[in-house]
Amino acid sequence: MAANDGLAPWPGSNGYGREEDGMCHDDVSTPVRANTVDELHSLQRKPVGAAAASRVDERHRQQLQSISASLASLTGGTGPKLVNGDPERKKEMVGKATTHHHQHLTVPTICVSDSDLKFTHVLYNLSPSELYEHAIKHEKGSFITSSGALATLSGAKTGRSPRDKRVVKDETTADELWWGRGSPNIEMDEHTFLINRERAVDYLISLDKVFVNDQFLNWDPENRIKVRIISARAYHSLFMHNMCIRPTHKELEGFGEPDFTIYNAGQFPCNRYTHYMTSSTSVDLNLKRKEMVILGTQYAGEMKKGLFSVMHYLMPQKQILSLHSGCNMGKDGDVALFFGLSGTGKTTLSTDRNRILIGDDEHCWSDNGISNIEGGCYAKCIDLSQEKEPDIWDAIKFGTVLENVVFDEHSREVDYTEKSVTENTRAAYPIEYIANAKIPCVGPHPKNVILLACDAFGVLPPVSKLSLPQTMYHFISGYTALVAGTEDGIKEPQATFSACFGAAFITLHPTRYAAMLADKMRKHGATGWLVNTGWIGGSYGVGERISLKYTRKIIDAIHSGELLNTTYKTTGVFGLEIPTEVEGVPSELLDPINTWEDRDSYKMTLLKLADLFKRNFRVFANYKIGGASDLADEIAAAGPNF
Ligand SMILES: Nc1ncnc2c1ncn2[C@@H]1O[C@H](COP(=O)(O)OP(=O)(O)OP(=O)(O)O)[C@@H](O)[C@H]1O
Ligand SMILES: O=C([O-])CC(=O)C(=O)O
Ligand SMILES: [Ca+2]
Ligand SMILES: [Mn+2]
Repeated sequence: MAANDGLAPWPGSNGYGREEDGMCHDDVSTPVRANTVDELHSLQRKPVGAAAASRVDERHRQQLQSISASLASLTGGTGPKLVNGDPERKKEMVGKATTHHHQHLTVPTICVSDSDLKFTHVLYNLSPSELYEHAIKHEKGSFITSSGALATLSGAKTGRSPRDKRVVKDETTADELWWGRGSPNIEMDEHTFLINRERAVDYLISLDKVFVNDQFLNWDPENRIKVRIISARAYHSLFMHNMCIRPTHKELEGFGEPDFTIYNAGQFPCNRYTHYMTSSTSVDLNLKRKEMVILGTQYAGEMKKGLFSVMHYLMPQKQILSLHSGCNMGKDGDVALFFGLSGTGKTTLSTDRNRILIGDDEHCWSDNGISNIEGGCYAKCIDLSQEKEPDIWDAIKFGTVLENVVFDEHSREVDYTEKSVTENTRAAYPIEYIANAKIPCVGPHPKNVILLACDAFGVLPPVSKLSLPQTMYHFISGYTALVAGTEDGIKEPQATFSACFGAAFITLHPTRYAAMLADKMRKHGATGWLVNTGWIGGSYGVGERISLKYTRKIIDAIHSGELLNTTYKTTGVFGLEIPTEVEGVPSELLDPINTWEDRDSYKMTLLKLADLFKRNFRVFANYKIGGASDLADEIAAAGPNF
């Protein structure tokens, strides 16, 4: 066969491999320096030098010791035998000189049970690439989508389980925490906590391998905490890798002992014969032991929000306010907070092309300003579109965890409109995946405090300017209304009131947070706003959700200061100040009464909602907000009047 036979060279070949003699040679490059396939494979991974290796060995030994202590049985006293590294790579390593990847930790113990005899492999702070491989190899339902994200399933639970979340009531927490009606803190005793802890620990060390993440929370260096997450799934490890702050190599070397530890045994149920248990799920917080145990739910949001509860306890002790809010900053340094219950727009509206993102969900407000608690964002994906939410769309790439989405089996193209697994589809990505994120995620004191409500009754105005007492009233109320159920047919909106826009996560009485917010807003001259991202032109079923385009225009006008200097009128019942004009928004939309065809029905619905507000606020009416009783009276008077 001649070289100039007119045929194109084979793909990947330059044609030079073909020689005049008509013989076909594989190639002409130098052969690989390996005699066996195993040797060839070992060339792929960069070896650690001998000096570095002994340093690494020593560090690994210390880490294993610390992790073994974390996983210690409280009845047995000593921790499990641990090995660093992937159990599957152990075989490859045998016979190799560099065995430091498999540093052992043998706890000196007299073996009394079979579990004392075995080793558990520890996969410590793995990279996203490594976690992808573990997930794809070992976790059913893990796939790489066409944009590179890791699609995964969270199992039977696709949202949090607030009714199964318990907090240990002991000498300190009994007086300090908010207990009783309306409180998210369902009590359990220390003994029951320890039973569940033992169950989780026994489950985890019975496995061949566990994942351990050592990371930080809070970008304010003076007030950050060290967290350790021990879990059984690569999905959970990658989720927390994305959501917590990722330590640098140097920070990890000096990490030491964690301030708080999560034992996530989510695949394993709790024992329903255990006192207090009402289902097979239990999420247990022990503030004294600084530990959280998860049994019977694999929904990763439990870990993120569990740690948020911890911050809601720790930060107020230092006069720092913890907030369920998004936060962004303009080019001139003007900071805005976005409060709101789930699905009202914190993530969507804080992620803004024209502004710098500080964080989408959890923040601290200290005397130094604002700091994000997390290192990542957790965006809702239902009906996500590239056109409407380009920055979130672009963040869904390699490294991002995509929970419970549906995709094309072949192309792996995600269909974001699909709700067949759940409506609560989510993407968790590191905050750097948003192009204009502020790193470190801190900013000055806020200028605007935006309260978001998705009002499916359609009676709250798209935007109102609030007085300080009104801001406090609406902050304590924490209102939103969603539509229950996804079946066809008209459904009644369901009003939800959740104190501080996050009653599921606060640990102290709501008025404690409200008092701090009032102080800080007054001190720093922040303006409060109420923005309805829900229905206009009628309630759910008649009207429609206000377009994101208009909401963004409203938010732009708040940021720019345009809305501070415009004309206002006051609405009846709620007494809200509403602007008569906002650039880019049809003026008739600004007063809901204009958009309802049936005015009587509008008035009836308005009164119905006002009544729900009133009834919800009764519980708080007798509380003095931060000692300032004048403010307490003003706040109580800032609600609806009818
Ligand atoms: N006018 C609007 N304003 C804001 N969001 C809108 C609007 N219309 C539709 N949406 C949709 O509503 C959802 C808002 O969800 P988002 O993720 O921002 O909630 P969140 O407040 O961050 O909740 P969570 O605390 O659960 O994360 C998004 O899916 C967004 O596309
Ligand atoms: O915590 C979650 O699962 C999602 C979330 O952000 C919220 O509900 O506020
Ligand atoms: Ca969010
Ligand atoms: Mn949230």
